[in-house]
Amino acid sequence: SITLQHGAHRIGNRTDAGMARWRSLRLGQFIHWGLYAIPGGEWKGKTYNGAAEWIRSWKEMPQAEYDNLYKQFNPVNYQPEQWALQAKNMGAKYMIITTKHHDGFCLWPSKYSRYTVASSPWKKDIIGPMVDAYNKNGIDVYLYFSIIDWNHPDWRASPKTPADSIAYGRFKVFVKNQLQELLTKYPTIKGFWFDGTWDDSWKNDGAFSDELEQYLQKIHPGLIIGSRLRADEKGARHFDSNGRLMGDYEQGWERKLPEKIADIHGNDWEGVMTIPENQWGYNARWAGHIKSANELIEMLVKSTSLAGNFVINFGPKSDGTFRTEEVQRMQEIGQWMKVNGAAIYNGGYAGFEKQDWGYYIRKNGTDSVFMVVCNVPVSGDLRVKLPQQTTLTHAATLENPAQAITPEVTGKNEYFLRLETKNFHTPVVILLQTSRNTGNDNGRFEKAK
Ligand SMILES: Cc1ccc([C@@H]2N[C@@H](C)[C@@H](O)[C@H]2O)cc1
Repeated sequence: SITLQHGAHRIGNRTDAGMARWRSLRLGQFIHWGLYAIPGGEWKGKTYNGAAEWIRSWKEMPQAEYDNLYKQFNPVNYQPEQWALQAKNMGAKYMIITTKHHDGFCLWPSKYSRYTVASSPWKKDIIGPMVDAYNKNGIDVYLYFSIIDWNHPDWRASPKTPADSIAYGRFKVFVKNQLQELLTKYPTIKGFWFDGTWDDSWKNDGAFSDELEQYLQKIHPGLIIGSRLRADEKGARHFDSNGRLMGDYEQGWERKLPEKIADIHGNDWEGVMTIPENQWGYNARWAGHIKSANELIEMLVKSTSLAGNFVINFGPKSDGTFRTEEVQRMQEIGQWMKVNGAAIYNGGYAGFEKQDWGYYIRKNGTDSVFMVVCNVPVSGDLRVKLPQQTTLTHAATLENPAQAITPEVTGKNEYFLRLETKNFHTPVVILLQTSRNTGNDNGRFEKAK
């Protein structure tokens, strides 16, 4: 390995209580809300085919017209308590809110910018009441912050001239000031979710991103910050030039998930997912494949089974309400989580051989392993192959009342479980009690016929 000043400063996952809490939460809610919700993917009768929150970059959108949308920002139906309650009912344990997206519009009254809610008809702080409402409902809050700021005169994607470098130097001070301001105004937040860090200006200044992260940790020890913030002095991002993760968890899983445990290289990680194929901000027209609650539940289960967190994104409308499809997803997911949340919260990698019927999730630190069945085989036989020296001592469904299951034992640490019902509408969860180093199941279950 090479010597790095601004590479990873820690090898391996964080072991403190704050990170253990993050790891136990598993299900998060992402909210993308800002001026882009006003056009909602359309402008003057034309449809923008990109992601709605990127409409400012569309050639059909005059940038000055977009930048003046703040004069229309007035979410009269914004009710943060209602937002927090519906997130709680969905079973989300943390929430990530866009304080400032790439367009530079601030949802809090920053004293370092005039391009904020304070200049809008709404006038009031959006972020504060939201943090309070979510915290009151037992939900941790993380602040999304875009380094890219298309509105700020000193932002540079790649400084070319000495004048550019001076301007960008001012911009870095502005970024540091805004982040310090956010930590001071909202001291209960648990971390930042950085984005917009792919441009040369940022990539080629690993020292600044390293110093910035340390500055933030000094103000608020224990902040949780993913791998998207930093670059090392060679311009490497997420993983430094020695392949070490920079940040507290791998933050590259955006609209995609790891397939197998080897893909996560033992790192904490988080996947963030849109319900449509690729829309983060509100888009009036949801085209393409819209994920069902069952698809989203399976992604959550898959993420948990691979020891990662899963965050589902919602894009509220400009008036502060949520579209019907998003309310429906939160309700359906919440109904499943009410019955099966025990398999998700504090869940992690089980270490069992994956089977086609679905996923194993181990309750962290225990011999309790959940089977989440997503695909019932036509045979109806759910195969369970346990590692050597591990035996199955009990099996029952998680529903209420629990349906005990007597597995068929083949004797080679292999069992077949059958469920009474075969018509499922959502994934079914079976709780397995296992024991290790016992060698045999002491005749608990009848031998295979
Ligand atoms: C190429 C690209 C740039 C930025 C993004 C932003 N990251 C997501 C979390 C959203 O904020 C999206 O606008 C997505 C794709």
